[in-house]
Amino acid sequence: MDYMTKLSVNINKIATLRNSRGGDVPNVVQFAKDVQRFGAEGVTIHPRPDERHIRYQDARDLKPEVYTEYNIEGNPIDSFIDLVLEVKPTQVTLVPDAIDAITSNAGWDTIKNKDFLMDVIKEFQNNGIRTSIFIDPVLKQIEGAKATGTDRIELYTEAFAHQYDLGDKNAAKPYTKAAELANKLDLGINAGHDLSLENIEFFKDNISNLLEVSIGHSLIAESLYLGVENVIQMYLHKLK
Ligand SMILES: CC(=O)[C@@H](O)[C@H](O)COP(=O)(O)O
Ligand SMILES: NCC(=O)COP(=O)(O)O
Repeated sequence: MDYMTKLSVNINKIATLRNSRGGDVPNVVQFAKDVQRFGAEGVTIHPRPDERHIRYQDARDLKPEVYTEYNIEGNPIDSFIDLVLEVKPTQVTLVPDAIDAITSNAGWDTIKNKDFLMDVIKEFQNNGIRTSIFIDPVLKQIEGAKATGTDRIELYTEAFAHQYDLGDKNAAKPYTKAAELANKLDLGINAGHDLSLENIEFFKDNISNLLEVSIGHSLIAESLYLGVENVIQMYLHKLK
């Protein structure tokens, strides 16, 4: 049976915009409330150690307002683990980010990091937090993920998005195979990175039991493009 795929909106970019001017515009908590009101089924944040967009305090402030699925992503360094255990989101997604990465650019080596991942995952699960780990669509990494005890994996979709954009009809193939194995191993499947209005339908159609996608960068850019005409008309009207 195929499951519904939940849309979790990553609001990092809203914090980036806010931080560029100081102050509190746009307000990330209000934005999270609004995307849920508009139908989003989850809110994702990815606090980075330099807090250049979402800050640790935002993660706390969002907690009482996210009544859908609250997903916190990040590299499980000590301060991140403490934050997640304090906030207790619905789900934590572990991502092996380098400290200075502009954005996430690789999945876990689940074989090399098995013991570390097992320990961290157990701690989150013991605290009632569902776990997911960010991985490339590589079969031995999916098997490795299963061995860590994680509830879910998040397929890193940057390569798919790039190939699809180039017109590659096989762009989803490694992901389809990865999902088949994950389903066989009873691992839940999430996906994210560079998913967009252009590529999301094709991706979903090729993945069996895709439980959740988290989308930020394109969704915010698309919202700007789709909203700008309306806002310019509103300004022109006020300036008449
Ligand atoms: C894991 C992942 O793909 C996303 O969380 C993405 O990395 C967003 O993070 P940035 O907003 O910092 O690019
Ligand atoms: N987990 C992926 C995510 O939250 C958003 O990634 P992107 O859409 O900003 O590339």
